[in-house]
Amino acid sequence: MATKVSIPEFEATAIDAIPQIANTARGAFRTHKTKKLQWRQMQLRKLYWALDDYQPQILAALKQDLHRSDFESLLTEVEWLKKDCLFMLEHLEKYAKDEKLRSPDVPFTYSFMNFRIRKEPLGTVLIIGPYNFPVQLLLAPMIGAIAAGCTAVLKPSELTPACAMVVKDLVEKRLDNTAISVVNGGIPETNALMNEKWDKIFFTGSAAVGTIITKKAAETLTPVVLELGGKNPAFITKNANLPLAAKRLLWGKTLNSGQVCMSQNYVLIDKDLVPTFIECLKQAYKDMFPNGAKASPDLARIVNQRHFQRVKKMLDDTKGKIVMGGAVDESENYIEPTAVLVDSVHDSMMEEESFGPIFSIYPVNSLDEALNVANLVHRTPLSLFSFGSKAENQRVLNEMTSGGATLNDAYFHGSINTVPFGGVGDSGWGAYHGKASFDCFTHFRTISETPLWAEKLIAVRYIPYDLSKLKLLNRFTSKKPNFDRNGKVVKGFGYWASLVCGLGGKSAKGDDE
Ligand SMILES: NC(=O)C1=CN([C@@H]2O[C@H](COP(=O)(O)OP(=O)(O)OC[C@H]3O[C@@H](n4cnc5c(N)ncnc54)[C@H](O)[C@@H]3O)[C@@H](O)[C@H]2O)C=CC1
Ligand SMILES: CC1=C(/C=C/C(C)=C/C=C/C(C)=C/C=C/C=C(C)/C=C/C=C(C)/C=C/C=C(\C)C(=O)O)C(C)(C)CCC1
Repeated sequence: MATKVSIPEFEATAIDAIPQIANTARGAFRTHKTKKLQWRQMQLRKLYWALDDYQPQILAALKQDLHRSDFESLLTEVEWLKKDCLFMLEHLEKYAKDEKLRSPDVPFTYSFMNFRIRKEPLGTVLIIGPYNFPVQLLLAPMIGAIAAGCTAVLKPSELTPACAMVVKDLVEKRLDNTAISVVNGGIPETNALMNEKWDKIFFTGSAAVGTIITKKAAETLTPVVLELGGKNPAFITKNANLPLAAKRLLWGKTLNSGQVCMSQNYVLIDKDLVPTFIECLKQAYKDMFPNGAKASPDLARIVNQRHFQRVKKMLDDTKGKIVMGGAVDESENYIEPTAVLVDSVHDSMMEEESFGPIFSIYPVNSLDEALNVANLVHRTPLSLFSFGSKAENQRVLNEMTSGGATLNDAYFHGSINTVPFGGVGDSGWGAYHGKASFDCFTHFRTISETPLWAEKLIAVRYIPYDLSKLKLLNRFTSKKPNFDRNGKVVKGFGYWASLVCGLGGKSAKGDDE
């Protein structure tokens, strides 16, 4: 792990080179080579070994950019992506195969038309990444794009410059550069990329920039996947295991120093539990950081001064009481894992997205109140967490939506890479991971094939029309409802007899029949 590596200084891609980069990727798609399963498999295999070989550079870059521990970098980036490659390679043939459409999707009477779904790559896609998991959140969508047979241009975050340079080197040296390339830079380079025509844009980042990207994409009707943030609530009721809830939620705010878009922003807790919960949090903190968080070699730092100041401002502006942590050190962008007890939804700790190691605790009188507050703060967060009885957890799921949810833990729904992950409403559009990554870059093209011999059978459609023939056709192709005009399900002998005889149930018959 301690291999010495040298990472080149960050260098932005020349703006005037960007149209040609996009053009090359579009040209590669037009050769149709990326549609071949063999090309996709080869790229994924090469990526797997590239990740293995570049592990020292990736770990060093993450240390340089985010002060990340090797443990976290391996768990959430290198090993994560290698698993992604293997999972996709294992299932790719199955995903890419034409899907035959049968009854009930295609009525039996049309079965001779060989309805099927062909999985077509969308084309040339742009993938824009954020800074918090700078390798994973760029290459995981790329794995989906390659698997689907697309060509792609990647734009890493300029806030993690070492990672951006390592990813560029890896892609350029190990993958097919006519089809996959990396543009480095910030706003001007992203704007130049946005001036090109893409078949899909996959954006991970803030809602503000997501809005800019979506507006620009709308000009050319380019579909966009948005993986955005959210103000994610955690619910704790009297039926929760408090020590476990505290420990697991603290984990959610220590991984990558809480720079995790799906981690909790605030905890809604039964007011009687507050003192014990705070004690449990303090105990969990002591267990994780016996010498204090700052001395821990495992805690990442905030990515830069700007984000340090943003998180610090939330603490400076709060009217609440710091009940755990609270220390900051600007010289190393350090913010201690911090919990703040608040009493207003208008507190800075409730209104801003933390995206750091800090969160608030908001006491409530009941689960009713907790659900009201959560729906008021953010109706469609990226995730939510519920620590209660089975019935209470179910109620939280029923009465509040979110991109994903974890019961009795912090973001476990997003901690395995094979199940769909994405937001809802203003926390994101679209999903990826596992099969969803393949689907995300695939056009599901329905194809039917009318046999020449069937001409007589289907001649009913031609002018001049004949209503009696339509009635006959309907008898073969239309189903009768199993419900009456009051919405009541009609079962029993009368219903089945009506179906068999093709006359329709008495109570379900239409007026005009
Ligand atoms: N849902 C998800 O999977 C994730 C969401 N996020 C969200 O991302 C945010 C933090 O990430 P950041 O890197 O700060 O996001 P950001 O939105 O500032 O930047 C994301 C990307 O957009 C580019 N960009 C920035 N400003 C731009 C502009 N004006 N025009 C065009 N491009 C621009 C950046 O170069 C970067 O590549 C948080 O809000 C977090 O919740 C972060 C990680 C995962
Ligand atoms: C191995 C055996 C067993 C099972 C052991 C188990 C189940 C171990 C569990 C380990 C845990 C808790 C691992 C935690 C992993 C966390 C991960 C990978 C977190 C990832 C976070 C990411 C990628 C964050 C992304 C952030 C994003 C997208 C964002 O900002 O939005 C048995 C069953 C015990 C049997 C023996 C063997």
